[in-house]
Amino acid sequence: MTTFSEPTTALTAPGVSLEITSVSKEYERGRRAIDDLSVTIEAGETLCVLGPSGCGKSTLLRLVAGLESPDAGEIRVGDRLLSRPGLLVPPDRRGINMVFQDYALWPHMPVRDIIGYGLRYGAHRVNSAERAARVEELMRFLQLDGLADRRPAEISGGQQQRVAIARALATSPELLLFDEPLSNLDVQLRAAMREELATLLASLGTTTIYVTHDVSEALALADRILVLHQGRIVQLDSPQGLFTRPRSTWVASLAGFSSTLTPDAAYRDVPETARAVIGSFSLHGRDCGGDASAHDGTAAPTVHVHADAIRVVSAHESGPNIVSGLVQSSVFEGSAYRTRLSVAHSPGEHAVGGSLVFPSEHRLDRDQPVHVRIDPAGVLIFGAQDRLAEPALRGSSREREEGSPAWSGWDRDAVHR
Ligand SMILES: Nc1ncnc2c1ncn2[C@@H]1O[C@H](COP(=O)(O)OP(=O)(O)OP(=O)(O)O)[C@@H](O)[C@H]1O
Repeated sequence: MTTFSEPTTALTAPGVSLEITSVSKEYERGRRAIDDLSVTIEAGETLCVLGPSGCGKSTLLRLVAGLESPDAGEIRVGDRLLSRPGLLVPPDRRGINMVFQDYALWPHMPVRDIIGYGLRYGAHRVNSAERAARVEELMRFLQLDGLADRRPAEISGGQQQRVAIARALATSPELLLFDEPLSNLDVQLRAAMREELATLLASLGTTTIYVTHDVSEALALADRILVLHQGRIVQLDSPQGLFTRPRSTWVASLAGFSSTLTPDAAYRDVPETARAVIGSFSLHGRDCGGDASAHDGTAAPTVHVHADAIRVVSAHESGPNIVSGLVQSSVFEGSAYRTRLSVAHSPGEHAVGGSLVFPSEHRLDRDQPVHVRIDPAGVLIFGAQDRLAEPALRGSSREREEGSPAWSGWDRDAVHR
């Protein structure tokens, strides 16, 4: 991995705060790409904007960059007003630079000229000696030494990405914008560049907005994550908060809690925990609130489970958070078999409650009954009722006799990797 040297103060301008207030943008009448969005990004903060294709991520960046003007609302950097309907400070006067998805490197230009381009013209123009010194400093900082005379086609994907970043840094922007800069890289390089970028952004201290649809990228890079859905904020939280307090089943899925079970009922337990009942099984997990209907239109209780919290156990194991089901598929994925289990009401019965997807060490045969233990820290329960509503309170259950499982401190960091 590339290790970046400490940047000199000349490399970066001190970060500034960015204030977006009630901004809306519609391209087609009646369809808002950004809908009444407000957020303040603190000086030096990295905000990742996460969401599926078409949710408005690029539009938000383009509004901040000054490539689009808002239909309503205001955008301020520090104490400067940059955008409002009828006022648009041009992109090159904003102190903002952007790194694009395809890097947009000019193919005919050597790396040195690409990096120094912004220092040749306009507000940031400097003489050729200063420009050369600046380019050299940036190339050293971004580990591009020796590549000054190469053209983009003669350097690797990761190096191209660093050239794009060097060009964005050349004019000492107060605010850096990244639009899915890793999406064109292969999986391995992508993981390596993610680490590089995390180190780089931490060392620069520039205020940054980073757009991605990849949750692991957002988790690795963000101070806070803004989850966008149809142009609106559905959650604005720390990476940890996205895991422990997802505000909707939709965010839970986005955060990697991708297996869904539909329990017969769910009850709130001791503070912050809940218990879902699926046939004769009982699952403890985090109480994510009663309002599962906020974004997905259903108020029925729903359980979301993270793949890393599921372990195959022997049929003799018993206790809470053990569920059994029948294997639907088990497909080799390189390091493990991606296995799908339909959850049965009780061993031997067919699926009623949904399915669990998890990595298993061995290939499991289709229709084979399998028992799994699910760590409660990897279980999110939406739509739980008050415990007083629980009919079993009037009787007894195996679960009650055995008590709640201890929260094992399941390694949520595992999902960052
Ligand atoms: N120039 C345009 N004219 C008309 N509609 C547009 C234009 N640009 C974007 N849109 C629409 O606005 C919405 C938001 O688009 P945007 O590109 O911001 O989404 P995104 O989240 O960046 O998507 P992706 O991840 O696929 O790049 C989409 O419905 C898109 O079709």
